[in-house]
Amino acid sequence: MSLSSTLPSKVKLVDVGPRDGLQNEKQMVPAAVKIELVQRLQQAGLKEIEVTSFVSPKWVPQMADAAEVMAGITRQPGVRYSVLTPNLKGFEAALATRPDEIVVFGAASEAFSQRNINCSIAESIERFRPVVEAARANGIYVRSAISCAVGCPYEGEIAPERVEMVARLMKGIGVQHCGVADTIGVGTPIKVQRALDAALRHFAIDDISGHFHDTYGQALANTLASLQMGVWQFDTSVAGLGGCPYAKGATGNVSTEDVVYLLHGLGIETGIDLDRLVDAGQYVSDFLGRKPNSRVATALLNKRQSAG
Ligand SMILES: CC(C)(COP(=O)([O-])OP(=O)([O-])OC[C@H]1O[C@@H](n2cnc3c(N)ncnc32)[C@H](O)[C@@H]1OP(=O)([O-])[O-])[C@@H](O)C(=O)NCCC(=O)NCCSC(=O)C[C@@](C)(O)CC(=O)[O-]
Repeated sequence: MSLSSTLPSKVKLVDVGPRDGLQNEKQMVPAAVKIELVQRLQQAGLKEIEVTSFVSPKWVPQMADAAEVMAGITRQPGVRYSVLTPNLKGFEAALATRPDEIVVFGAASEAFSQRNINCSIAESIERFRPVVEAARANGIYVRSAISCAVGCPYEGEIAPERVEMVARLMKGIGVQHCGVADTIGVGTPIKVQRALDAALRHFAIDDISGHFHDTYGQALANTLASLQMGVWQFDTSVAGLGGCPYAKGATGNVSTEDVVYLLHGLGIETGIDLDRLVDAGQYVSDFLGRKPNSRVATALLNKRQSAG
């Protein structure tokens, strides 16, 4: 049996560049640049964009302009805009900006939960409970992210049972979608498949996504391993931007450009125009004063340059 006959025929990518990608940048990125990035991503064909997060500006100063960014984007029909909300305060501020989706973000590691959101896993679930209720009462779809699903910067390797437990708790409070996140990019295909399997005990395959950082260069292999399980939704970040302020040493998310190239090469539909995506990545990379962190973007930009 050929590989392609066993894979999903289409894939949805959520570009998390404006949020996960930029949250860790030291230099403040003006709201106008974030808004333009969202615009370019939707012009490239992205159908879901994680725009920003409504978190404490003392914890993540780069996201302090969340409301301004949400107010500034030009919404396109068929595109969904999501935001992170760690608690009711964040949700209430987000609600006024009309997100299509919110993300509650927990962790499979106690130590990471404490460092990232200042509470235990059990406390985080109790914080999320009223957020999920309020979101669903307002017709807003609720995604979750389970950070450190294979490894943690403070606790080391994480057992799939931890992922299973957090997925069960998330499901129990009414979360609709489970994002399995390799926050520090230590996963390899079998470990990632085990983490996904653990989440699949509580969420259907259509309600699961993979979120892979590329610290050890494994993210594309992990994406392929997930596709082989039938997972068809992934978070990716244009130009490979990213890194979590509470996961030191972890590099960016897998670049959207690299994943799109992989998917198109496998004959999988994404609806994304790779050339326009590369332009979007170059736009934000120029602002940040560096080259895109994407092998595919680099190759295509070099090709353009040599073609004159
Ligand atoms: C969760 C909290 C707020 C708890 O932080 P806390 O200090 O425990 O919260 P608190 O309730 O005690 O409030 C303390 C202060 O923060 C304010 N505050 C409280 N909540 C908010 C809010 N929502 N928006 C704005 N302000 C807020 C609150 O009003 C108060 O202000 P003060 O009276 O001192 O002036 C904090 O820990 C926080 O903001 N953490 C966010 C950390 C973060 O954003 N991390 C990155 C995102 S996760 C990630 O990147 C991983 C992911 C999702 O991509 C997947 C992966 O790869 O793993």
